[in-house]
Amino acid sequence: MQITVAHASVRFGRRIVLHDFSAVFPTHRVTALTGPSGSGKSTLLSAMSGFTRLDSGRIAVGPGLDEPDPSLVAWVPQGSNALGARSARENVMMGALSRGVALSEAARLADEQLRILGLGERADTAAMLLSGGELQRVGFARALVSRRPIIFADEPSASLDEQNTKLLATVLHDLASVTTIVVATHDPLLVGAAQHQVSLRGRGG
Ligand SMILES: Nc1ncnc2c1ncn2[C@@H]1O[C@H](COP(=O)(O)OP(=O)(O)OP(=O)(O)O)[C@@H](O)[C@H]1O
Repeated sequence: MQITVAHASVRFGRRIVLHDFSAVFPTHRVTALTGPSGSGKSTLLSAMSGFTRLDSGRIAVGPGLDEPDPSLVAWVPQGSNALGARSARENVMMGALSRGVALSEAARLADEQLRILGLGERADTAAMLLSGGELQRVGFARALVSRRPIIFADEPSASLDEQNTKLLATVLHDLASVTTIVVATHDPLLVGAAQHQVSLRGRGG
């Protein structure tokens, strides 16, 4: 689902975070959303998911050029919000269960997605025993089985070392054609893995 941002402005009190900012986030691509700290990356993701209101401009989603809708978006958490005592499979299943899939089908989808992301052997392992990189992939797997048309990941490499960031870059590259993915990141490895880049300049977009 393509997201088109046209002349978007957001201010918090007197602080202008986005000013007359326009960009396209193409469908079925990984887009790296880059820009200095405080340039408004998280604010833009929030606006594109319908949580933050624009002061002016417009965001249009999908072929119908609809308003942003939070139900279209799966968020990959920064670090992890996995339930530690639950297995990787159970954590991923939650993404499928959230759209009303039956328990057995959710387990099948979770196993399939874990396998695709190289975690087939870890499906039964409690999340608290997984590494940072594995947990990050669990987060992506859960977002993917939710089958929402848009995935947003805000600084997904923040808590990862270089080796796990490389893994994540590989995962992102392989996910490219599945859905529309936007990754807010400073990380050159993740920027390199994306097929498209949108940059915020800072001090007002
Ligand atoms: N709800 C809010 N109320 C007031 N100010 C806000 C709010 N949300 C964000 N800001 C401010 O807007 C600016 C942009 O923040 P944002 O988190 O979007 O930037 P970012 O590019 O994601 O930064 P980082 O890379 O450091 O995460 C910051 O100065 C921040 O303090």
